[in-house]
Amino acid sequence: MVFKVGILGLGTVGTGTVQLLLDATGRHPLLQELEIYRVGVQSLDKSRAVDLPQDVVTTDLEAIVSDPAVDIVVELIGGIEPARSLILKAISHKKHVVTANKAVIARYGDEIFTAANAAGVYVMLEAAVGGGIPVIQPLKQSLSVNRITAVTGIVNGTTNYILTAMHQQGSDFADVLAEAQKLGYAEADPTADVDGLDAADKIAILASLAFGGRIKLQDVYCEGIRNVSGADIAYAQKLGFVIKLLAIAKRIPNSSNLSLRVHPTLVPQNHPLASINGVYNAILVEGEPIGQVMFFGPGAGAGATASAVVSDILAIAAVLKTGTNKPQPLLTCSHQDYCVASPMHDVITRFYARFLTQDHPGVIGKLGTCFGKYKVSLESVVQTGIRDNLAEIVVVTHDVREGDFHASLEEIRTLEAISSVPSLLRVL
Ligand SMILES: NC(=O)C1=CN([C@@H]2O[C@H](COP(=O)(O)OP(=O)(O)OC[C@H]3O[C@@H](n4cnc5c(N)ncnc54)[C@H](OP(=O)(O)O)[C@@H]3O)[C@@H](O)[C@H]2O)C=CC1
Ligand SMILES: N[C@@H](CC=O)C(=O)O
Ligand code: NA
Repeated sequence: MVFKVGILGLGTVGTGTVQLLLDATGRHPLLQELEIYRVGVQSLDKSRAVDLPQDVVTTDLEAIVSDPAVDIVVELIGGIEPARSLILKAISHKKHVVTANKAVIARYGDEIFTAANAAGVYVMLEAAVGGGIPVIQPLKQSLSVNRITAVTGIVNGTTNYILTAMHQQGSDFADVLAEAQKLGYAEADPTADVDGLDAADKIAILASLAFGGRIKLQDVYCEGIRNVSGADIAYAQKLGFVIKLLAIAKRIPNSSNLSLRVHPTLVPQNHPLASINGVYNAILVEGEPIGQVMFFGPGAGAGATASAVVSDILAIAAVLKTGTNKPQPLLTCSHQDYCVASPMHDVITRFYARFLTQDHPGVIGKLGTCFGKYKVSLESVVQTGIRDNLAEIVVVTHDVREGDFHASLEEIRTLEAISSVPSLLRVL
């Protein structure tokens, strides 16, 4: 049996996917039954790392998604449009779809999965989160009997590379970003990575699978790493933490609401996520009865991401081979309802805050009184240095309601002795 695959995009991931499909020996035998039928690109003049027959490569992507011969459409062009329209058109022509596009799924998953369910086709997206790391299928299948309580991930390789270099080399954000761009990790426009938007897309997808409901992307609080300074990295290290951009989806205890957020976080040095360095990703899943499981590996790159794309193609081919028309419940999306997200002011978390103050006696006492008034209990207070003739005081709180912490800060900012609050970060 031969299954015809139409691939949209021949960039980093498209090229890796074609290479894998053309090199089937020693891999799963079902790979021999996949044919690269068409590959859609933007420019026919670009030189390509893969050799494909001339009649296979085309700029007519609309023709691929509506061609009756195509069984599976693989969307690897990225961005919102024309990716979204091409996916929907493929579905309307009863094609199964594989995509690596977290941006489209996080924004239009609702529309896409509703259309796919109505058409009786599968939309698979293992590559969209954690690149080559198997995490989508494990959440859908191997962990599906668990009651998931939390998913906490380092899901953006670029920001993890930047933060790791800041820790290891003591460099500043802007210098490491320039280096990451030179090495090809960060995009020319690094906004989606650096401002946490890519991680927000990914945690929205993971939360939907883990908690069995649709997620509105605007419910995910999102804060990037632009304001993480060398001073904070140094203080974090002194206090026994590393700073990571975490994507968190957590069920609020005794409630059906979720806490959904992406922000730089002080992670205790002995936490399993603290040792995930460089461009690697890791996703820690907590549930009952499993306890903790962590998925670790390459979150991006041609080969790693292609591994996820091709395994999705294979999973669809395996079902098609059985000849059944009945949707396989472990491959489809069955969520109808939306999850409810708690507002950030109700989140319970620890905080790290750095203050620049007049170097007067009694300042720490005043800070303590103000915190106490708003039920903010302090775990540690450190005054180590003088910066710009001002005393630098760093505090780490115990768990506190975020709204209460901000109320205390508002009052602290009005104190005469307080010059500024240059940093405010959450602590895991
Ligand atoms: N790169 C990575 O490591 C990872 C990427 N992803 C996701 O995979 C997807 C692809 O990413 P990546 O391979 O890096 O992207 P690239 O930019 O390297 O490749 C995009 C490809 O799509 C083609 N393309 C773009 N727009 C159009 C259009 N309008 N019409 C026709 N063809 C078009 C381009 O054609 P041409 O070559 O002619 O310019 C190119 O071949 C994205 O959704 C990304 O988020 C997910 C995980 C990791
Ligand atoms: N830009 C992303 C690539 C994969 O999704 C990242 O840096 O992780
Ligand atoms: Na993955």
